[in-house]
Amino acid sequence: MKFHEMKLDQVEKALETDFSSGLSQEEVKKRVKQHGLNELEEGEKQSALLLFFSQFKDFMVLVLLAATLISGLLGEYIDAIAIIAIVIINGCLGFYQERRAERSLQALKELSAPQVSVLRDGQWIKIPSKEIVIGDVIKFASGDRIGADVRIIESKSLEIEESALTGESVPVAKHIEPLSNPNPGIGDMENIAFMGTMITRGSGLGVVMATGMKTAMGQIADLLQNAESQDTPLQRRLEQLGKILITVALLLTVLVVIVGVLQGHELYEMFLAGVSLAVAAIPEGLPAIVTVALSLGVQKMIKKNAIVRKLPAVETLGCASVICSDKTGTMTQNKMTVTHLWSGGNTWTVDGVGYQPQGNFYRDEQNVQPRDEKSLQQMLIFGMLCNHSELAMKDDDYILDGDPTEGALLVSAMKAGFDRTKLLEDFTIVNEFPFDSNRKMMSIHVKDKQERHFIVTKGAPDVVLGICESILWDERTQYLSKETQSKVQDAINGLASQALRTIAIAYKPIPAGTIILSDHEAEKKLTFIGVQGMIDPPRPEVKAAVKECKEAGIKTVMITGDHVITAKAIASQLGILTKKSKVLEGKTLAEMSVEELEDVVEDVSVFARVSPEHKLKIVKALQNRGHIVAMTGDGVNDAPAIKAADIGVAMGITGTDVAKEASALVLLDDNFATIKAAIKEGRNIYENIRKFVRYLLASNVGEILVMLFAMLLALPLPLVPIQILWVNLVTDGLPAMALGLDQPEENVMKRGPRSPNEGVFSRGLGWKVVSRGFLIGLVTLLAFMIVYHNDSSQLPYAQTVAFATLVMAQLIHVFDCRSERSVLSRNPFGNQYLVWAVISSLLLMLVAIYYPPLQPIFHTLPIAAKDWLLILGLSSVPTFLLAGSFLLRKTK
Ligand SMILES: Nc1ncnc2c1ncn2[C@@H]1O[C@H](COP(=O)(O)OP(=O)(O)OP(=O)(O)O)[C@@H](O)[C@H]1O
Ligand SMILES: [Ca+2]
Repeated sequence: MKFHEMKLDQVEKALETDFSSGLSQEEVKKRVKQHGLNELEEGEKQSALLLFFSQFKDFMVLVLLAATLISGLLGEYIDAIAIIAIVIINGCLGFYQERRAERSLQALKELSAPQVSVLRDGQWIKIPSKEIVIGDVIKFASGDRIGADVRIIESKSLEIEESALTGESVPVAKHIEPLSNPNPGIGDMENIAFMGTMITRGSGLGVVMATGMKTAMGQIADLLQNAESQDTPLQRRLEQLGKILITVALLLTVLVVIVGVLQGHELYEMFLAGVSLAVAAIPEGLPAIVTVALSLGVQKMIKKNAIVRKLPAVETLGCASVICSDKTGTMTQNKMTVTHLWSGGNTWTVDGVGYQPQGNFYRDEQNVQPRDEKSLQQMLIFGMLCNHSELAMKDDDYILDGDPTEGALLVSAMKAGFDRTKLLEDFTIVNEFPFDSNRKMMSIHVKDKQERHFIVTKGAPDVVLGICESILWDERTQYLSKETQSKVQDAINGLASQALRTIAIAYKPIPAGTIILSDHEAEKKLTFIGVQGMIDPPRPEVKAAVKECKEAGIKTVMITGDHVITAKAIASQLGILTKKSKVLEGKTLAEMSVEELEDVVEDVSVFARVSPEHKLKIVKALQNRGHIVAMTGDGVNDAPAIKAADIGVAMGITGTDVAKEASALVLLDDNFATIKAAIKEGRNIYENIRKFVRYLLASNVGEILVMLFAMLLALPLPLVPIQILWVNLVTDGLPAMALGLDQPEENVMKRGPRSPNEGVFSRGLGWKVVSRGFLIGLVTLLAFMIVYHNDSSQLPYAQTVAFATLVMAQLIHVFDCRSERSVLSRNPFGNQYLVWAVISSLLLMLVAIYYPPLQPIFHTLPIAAKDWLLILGLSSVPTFLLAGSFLLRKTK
């Protein structure tokens, strides 16, 4: 017999598990050994060896190796060996960096891998989905993606969308009864939930019957999606730029070689110089360094609780001009405490701290016994029954497991001395219609000991009021007149204007034996009992974050399912709602077209009582106005908006798998301030990439120009090929990487977002590259000429001086690259990575000059002290000349 044909007790036996306590840890260990981890085999990963060799497959490196071979054949063994050594050192550096980048991206994937609630040793715990074993009892709810193939053992309005397996996108209702058909198709297995399928509604429990490659998903290996390309726009732009630069560099190199030969240099000498120069001039490694910088940035973001799921988002973050954020839990703490209760014209207050279930009730500031107040008592009991949250003790502190809104209702009832376990002796829950953000309510069907049946509904008061036809007033059920309705409405608004979140309780008796199948049928013609109002304090850091965003040209928009007045009150406290901005209600939003919304959207900073579906409209309207939109969400219905946003943001704690899958960024702490931190980091990463692009390109321009000028002036080669290679492949690299790790300038969050269409060379970068590069070339040539002019018999000495000047000029210039403004505007030693990188590069240069065994290889001679003055003087010119001009401009 197969699992879908078995009754539940048979399934339990067959899988050797226990539905009430799950598997034990020892048993789990055994089963992992037996069946392996719950993983689908992925395609081949690139091996380390392959990655290592790929460092050498660059076209220019191959040319270089060919050139080496030629020089080797011509008997220039030392050159040949040295060049190969340099190429290998360069390859190792590249290998190390890329491998690190790859590892961190891999780790990232694991961090955002789905977690599953599983019952082990009688406790519900969260584990990564790959640790599930056969026989595990797992819990799932709307928005989860199922982690293995399971036989369903409990279903509350459970519906699952199985398009990943069947292609059918209409959700299938699932139940626990055995099927009679021994061989149903996948789409007909109504008591099985398959790996990779998604819960669209309800919740349930299941027992794992297959894992990993044994699951239905594992058997259709084709379905495993290939990872989409993760190149960022900047990476693509740099790749294009690289192609242009290659052409330009090659042309210039050919020019240098031709002029050199015409001026009487030997062809062989010019050939090797030309190849070295080409290697030097072409920023082939740039895209790789960019990847490394992006992955380092991603790691920094993780430390700030933001996980980037799509690499291009790192860049887009820097362009964000609007953040649309949920209120509850993102801007507020999601630690709710009931403080006010209202029923039939009476208002009670409760005191107490957090989730501690102790507190007193007051009416008109008089202490009262809640058990003497009938309607209050009713509201508390029903609030406790319509509730899934659990309160537990941990280290003398109460912690809540479940929805905080329900937690508040649980605690308010406990303060009145009610106990759920005891209540459940008197009441039996027959059926449940779970909460969803569209209906904004949930209901249960209960019966008491006398076999009286009720529907109890709790939800947003304005919505619940709309489906009530009577109300409990003065302990009697009365017709809900227009007049009474407006009294209730006033009471609700009164609570909401104190920034309280409100939940209404209503009920209706139903005849015993009625079976109510749909929420629609249950949630009508109810009797309104009352409202509980709870505080949900804003997160302390949000106000400052909103302000910082404003200064950075980023608008914050609150989108909430909560009541308009509550939303308004909190938005004003946080500085989101100002005198100029407006509030738009979900009802109005629903009737507007995207075009109509576009006309007003710039002025709206709070959307209240909205359904998740409306979020998409908001994203579209903002995008049509030219905004780059970050949009948060957590539920299944949020996924389309998250996907459509330029930066989709999902909640790490409360977010569903579906929302996370759609997102580009996951907030580990569900905190609005984390979005701000990520944007800041995103801006910084982009600026840092600009910094080293600027540094490397200016260096290259300098190198080409010094050779070109020398050839045009009929001078000997100012740099020996091996020196050019040493500069480019070794001493340049470390400072460039360190720039990638630079701290943000103080003004990153004081200026507007950058345009996403901005080119690599915008904002003066092109000019900076050319001007600094030109000057670096010029001073290197000058140093060479001055020394060569003094004693033209000592060509290698003049070349050594030129080599030192070039390196020094670059190592000074690297500090200039830290700022958009001037080298003088920042503390040059602020970036300690850079300080160490510059020191190492300096040592690498000194070793090449002063270490006797290396001197013949690098064609160097020890430089005399007096010439260092010349070198230092000249090499600081490119940076300080222009810094000086900047100062002049500023003082004018
Ligand atoms: N567990 C629940 N049971 C019954 N009603 C609920 C529950 N949770 C929320 N509500 C009601 O439904 C309304 C909408 O909830 P929803 O989850 O869509 O948004 P929210 O939590 O208020 O705010 P946000 O959209 O900022 O997260 C709430 O304002 C509340 O009145
Ligand atoms: Ca170079």
